[in-house]
Amino acid sequence: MGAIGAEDLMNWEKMQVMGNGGGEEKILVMVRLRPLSEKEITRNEVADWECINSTTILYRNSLQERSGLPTAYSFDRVYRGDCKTREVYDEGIKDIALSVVGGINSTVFAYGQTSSGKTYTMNGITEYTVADIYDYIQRHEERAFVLKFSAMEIYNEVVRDLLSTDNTPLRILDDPEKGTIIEKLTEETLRDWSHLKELLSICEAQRQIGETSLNETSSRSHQILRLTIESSAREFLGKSNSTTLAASVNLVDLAGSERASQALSVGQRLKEGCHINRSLLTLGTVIRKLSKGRHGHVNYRDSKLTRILQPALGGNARTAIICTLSPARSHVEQSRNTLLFACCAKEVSTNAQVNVVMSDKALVKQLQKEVARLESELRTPGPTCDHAILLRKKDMQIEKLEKEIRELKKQRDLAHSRVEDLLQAAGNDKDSRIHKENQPVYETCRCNGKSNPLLSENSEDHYSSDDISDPSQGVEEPLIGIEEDSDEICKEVRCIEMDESVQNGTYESFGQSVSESHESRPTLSDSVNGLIVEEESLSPLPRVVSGVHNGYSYGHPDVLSPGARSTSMTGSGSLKLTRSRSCRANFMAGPPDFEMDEQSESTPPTGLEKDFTGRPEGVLLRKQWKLPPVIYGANSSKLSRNDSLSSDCSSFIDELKNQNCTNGDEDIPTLGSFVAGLREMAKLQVQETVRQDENNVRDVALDPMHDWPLKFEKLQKLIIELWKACNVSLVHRTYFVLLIKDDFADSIYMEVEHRRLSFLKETFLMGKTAVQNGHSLTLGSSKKALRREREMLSRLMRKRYTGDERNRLYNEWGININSKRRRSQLVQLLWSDTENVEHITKSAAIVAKLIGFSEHGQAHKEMFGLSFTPPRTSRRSFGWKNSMSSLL
Ligand SMILES: Nc1ncnc2c1ncn2[C@@H]1O[C@H](COP(=O)(O)OP(=O)(O)OP(=O)(O)O)[C@@H](O)[C@H]1O
Repeated sequence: MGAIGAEDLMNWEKMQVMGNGGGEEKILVMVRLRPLSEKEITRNEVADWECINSTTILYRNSLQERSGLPTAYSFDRVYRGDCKTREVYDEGIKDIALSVVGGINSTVFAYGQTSSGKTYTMNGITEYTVADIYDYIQRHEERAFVLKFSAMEIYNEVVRDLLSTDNTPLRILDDPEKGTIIEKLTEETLRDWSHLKELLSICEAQRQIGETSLNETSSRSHQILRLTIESSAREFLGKSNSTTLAASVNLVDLAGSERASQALSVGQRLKEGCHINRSLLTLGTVIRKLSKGRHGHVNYRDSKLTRILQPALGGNARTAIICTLSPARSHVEQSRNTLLFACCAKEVSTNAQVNVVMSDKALVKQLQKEVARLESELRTPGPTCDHAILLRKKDMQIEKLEKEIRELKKQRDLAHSRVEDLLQAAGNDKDSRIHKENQPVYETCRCNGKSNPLLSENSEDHYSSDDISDPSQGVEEPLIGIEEDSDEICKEVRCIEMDESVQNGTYESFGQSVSESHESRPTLSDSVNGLIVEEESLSPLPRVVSGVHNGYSYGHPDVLSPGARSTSMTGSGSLKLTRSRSCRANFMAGPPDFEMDEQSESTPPTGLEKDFTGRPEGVLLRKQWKLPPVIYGANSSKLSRNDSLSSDCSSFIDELKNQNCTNGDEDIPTLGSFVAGLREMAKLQVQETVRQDENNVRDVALDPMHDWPLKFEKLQKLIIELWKACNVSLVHRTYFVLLIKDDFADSIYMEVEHRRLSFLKETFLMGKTAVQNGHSLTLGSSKKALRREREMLSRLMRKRYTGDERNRLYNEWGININSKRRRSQLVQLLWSDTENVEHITKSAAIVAKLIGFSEHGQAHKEMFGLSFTPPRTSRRSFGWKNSMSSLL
């Protein structure tokens, strides 16, 4: 009888104190070769197997060697026929079996063909295990132990209680808390070692009764002896805060595997036989499956044995398998099958945990202790704490704080721009009065649909008697769009005054004009026309540019790229502008009194363009987002009116209003909201650009206009792809395409759209949520919104196109005109091919038609304050606009 060494005890105690132990480990696989039996010797059997070292067993019979079959097999340990069971136990089994005293489940089972030595081995293992457990108990008087014993036999999928005379089969149940349990299984509390012996003899007697009744089929039943140990510290015994360790060790003597091997080799046929040992067959399958990794379903439930042993097979237990072999040549096939099983088993891992049973109070106490420990670790990170964990926590805190900082900066920037607007409004009014007295000025007045860019010597002339507020009285609101609340119907818009030097034909780069005329530095902000930021009131902006565009919150941590900086700056840099003025217009109230006259098309309204030499030809021959010359049921009368800026202005304004109003019935995103978002973003970018300029980081020698055509083409491609990737509204895409041209002056919008989308895509990729009008937006929700929008557009097909027009469209888009869902098929195709610019432009044309958006690129832009530069003297036709005019 073995005794537990002091070292072992320390290890087990450590496991208890630390509350760990076990963990993931491979099943321990040992092979035990028995000597030739008397019978075999009499039959002149030859021993063909030999253990050549402590881990390898070799098949010696070279005559019978068949190619393809291995001759050497290696395992954790192999034992020759003359070794003692004690050795087998001490060298591996003991460690696993005695894990049970540390609260870790364990299982030891013997596998092999009949008469290979399973029972011989397991008898010894059981004896040594129980003896060591008793020894351990005696050495640990400070702990109270409860030792229980049960025994069962499985034959032909019937589970019998070996401690009971009742032959009624036991049922296996799934308990939500305890897992798989065996109903009504007798569990005897052991008093002492002699009591166990007594119980074992009862088991043996029951087994023999069964054997008789089973008619020599004993080797075909599995016996499972189970010892369960519960232990708790004696001083806490019975108290509410006591903690108990509870675990079982299963000692399993399996049925002879020869039947199973037949089943494995013959397969389905054997299942039809009357002596199928389903448990052993399933055990083989489960082990094979587990040996290939824990992927997919493992069929534990296919047999009683695997159900009972499930924790031991890849679950919460430490497991050892002793495979027993007969060395006789006549059993070579069986032996090879056993070794095959052993090979699979050694690939299987289990994950044993300490099983702690705690009272609620003890649990709460332990959790409180854990919280306190973590808190103190955080406060005073000492050498004992886990630095990696601590670092992770700190990183998370930093990340959270950075996020908060970003959010606050965003809010601060918005507040700044608001204040700047207000300050500028006050300043402008004052300036304009002074300026007016001294000299006539040329102005481009943007009156948001109320007024046209015009040349005037007296800005007061722009205010009609219907104006709600007087500019001289101060505060102006930034122009947002047409569809504002009634309170905000009266909008103020910016006027840009041109410096005389520009009028006189001085064409300076922005950088030069800034450096030479510091007093007129607000010109850049003025030049963005409606995105005005008073230079004087600009505070240093954070390097993180963030804002809200169309409800999407965005931010980009980088400083603007040199390209972006120079682009936006030079976009206005072709003009030297002086202080802006503000004017007010009540474009909703009163009759529209401005004229979209031909002058605006053909003559410079500011006096600037007459001297503006224009861009190099190479730049003017820009890459275009060409729209194909297709007409989808266009209303020609409406077309001609809209296409000409010299046509009836009041109709134009009405129509524009209507676009935004009537859109509502189909839930179409309004042009106003689109423009507001775009402006807001561009404004922030311009602010950043101004700041960069103040820091003299701009390279004035570079003219970004030169490479703009190339850059436009690149950005256009990226934006189209990002629209698709971010499920951006088709209406938004259409507005963008129709309003934002390849004009260099629009470069800033291209830049900000690209940045916004890149940020959005990145947010989605990280599985994070963007914010839209205070509502969260995820990849999933954006997909849904896009689907809803397509449905809405599909409904509008009937409204906006006649039957003939629709049929023409179906034909063109390759859709069967008899198809039931042809409208939605068409809408699904829109914007689907990001590679094909013609497809994109056609898509935009159709969406524009569906939402009733008439194309007035420049006009819209100017009315909404999107233009960066004054209108050109000569309206060259290029880009989207020209083509679009033929579509609607
Ligand atoms: N290592 C060994 N050394 C000496 N004798 C052994 C050894 N292993 C087994 N034997 C003897 O071989 C015989 C068969 O052993 P055992 O009954 O343990 O086989 P088994 O695999 O349990 O068979 P079954 O599946 O039919 O129950 C027994 O007489 C046993 O004493």
